[in-house]
Amino acid sequence: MKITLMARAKINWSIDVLGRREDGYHLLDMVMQSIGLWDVLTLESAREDTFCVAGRPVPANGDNLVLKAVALMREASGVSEGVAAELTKTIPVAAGLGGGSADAAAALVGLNRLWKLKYSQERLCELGGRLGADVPFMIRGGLCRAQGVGDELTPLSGGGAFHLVLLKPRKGVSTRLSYGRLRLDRLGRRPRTEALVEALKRGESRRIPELWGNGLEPGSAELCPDILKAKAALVNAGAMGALMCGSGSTVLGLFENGEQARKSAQELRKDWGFSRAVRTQSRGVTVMDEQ
Ligand SMILES: C[C@](O)(CO)[C@H](O)COP(=O)(O)OP(=O)(O)OC[C@H]1O[C@@H](n2ccc(N)nc2=O)[C@H](O)[C@@H]1O
Ligand SMILES: Nc1ncnc2c1ncn2[C@@H]1O[C@H](COP(=O)(O)OP(=O)(O)OP(=O)(O)O)[C@@H](O)[C@H]1O
Repeated sequence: MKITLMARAKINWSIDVLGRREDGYHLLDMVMQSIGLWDVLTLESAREDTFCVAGRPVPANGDNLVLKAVALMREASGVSEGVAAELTKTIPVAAGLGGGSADAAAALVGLNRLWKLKYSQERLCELGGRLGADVPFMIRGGLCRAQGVGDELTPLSGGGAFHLVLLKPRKGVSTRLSYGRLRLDRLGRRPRTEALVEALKRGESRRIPELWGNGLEPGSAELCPDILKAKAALVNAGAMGALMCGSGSTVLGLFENGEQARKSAQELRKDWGFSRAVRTQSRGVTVMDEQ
C-alpha cells in the first residue's frame, strides 16, 4: 500500500505566555489555525526503511521528525515491517510555521493507516506530543485554542477563510533560541484571547489586529531585526495588521480579500526570501491518495 499525505503548516493568531514550567517549557494560551501551505509525504510498505527529501534542504537522517515519528510508531505498535518515506518540502524551515511538526503529524497519521493500527486521534496526539509541542495541533488542525505547553486543544468552530500574506526574512529563527530570549517581565501587549476567539468565529477580520498578539515577538526580533521590517512592509502593502508567526521569522499580514493579498505577495516577493498569499484552512493533515 502507498499513502500520500498533505502536511499543512499553521499560524498562531495569538501566543499569550503564562509562565514557565520546571523543565523549561512554557505554559501558553494560544489560538492556532491550519493554512494552505503544505509539505507532501508519501509512505509505502517496503522491505527495509528508506527516506529521501526533495525541495527545501532539511536533514534526511535520524534528526528528521519523519524518521523520529517512524521510530516512535514502531516502538508503540511493535510493527517490524519497513517503510519507504518520501518528503517534498515546501514549508520554509525555522520559520515559525510548524513545518517539522506538520511532517511528524503526517507520518503518525499515515503509519496508523499503513499499518492498520486503528489508533484514535487522541492516542496519536498523545504520541505526537512526545515529538514536539506543536504536533498534536498539526494532527487535529483547523482552528483551535491550544493551552498547556500547546498540546491541550479545544477545537473552535468557524474561522472561515481569512486572507493572509506570509513574508519571511532570509534568516530563520530557531524555536529553542526564541524561547531562550523570552523574558516574562517584558511580554509587551498581551492578546485578548476571548475576544479574539469571538472575532475569528464570526469572521470579523477588521477587529482581529487589535486583539491578537505574540509574546515571542520581542525576543525573536532581537535575533532577527528584519521581522520588524517585514511587519512594516506588510502594513505598507495594505495589510490591516501584521503579526509574527509562532517563533518567527515569518510574519503574517491580514488582508481584506484574496486579490489584494495575491497582489501584495507578488509585489513583496522581489525583496524578501519568501512571500506567499495563503488562506486559512479548516483541516490539518489529510490523506490525498491511497492505493
Ligand atoms: C512557537 C510554537 O510553534 C507556537 O505554536 C510552539 O510553541 C513551538 O512548538 P514546537 O516547535 O513543537 O516545540 P518543541 O519542538 O516541543 O520545543 C522546541 C523548544 O521550544 C521551547 N518550548 C516549546 C514549547 C513550549 N510550550 N515552551 C517552550 O519553551 C523549548 O525550549 C524547546 O526546547
Ligand atoms: N521534517 C522537517 N522539516 C523541517 N525541519 C525539520 C524536519 N525534521 C527536523 N527538522 C529540524 O528542525 C529545525 C527547524 O525547526 P524549528 O523549530 O526551528 O522551526 P520550524 O520548522 O519553523 O518550526 P516551528 O514553527 O515549530 O518554529 C530544522 O533546522 C531541522 O534541522
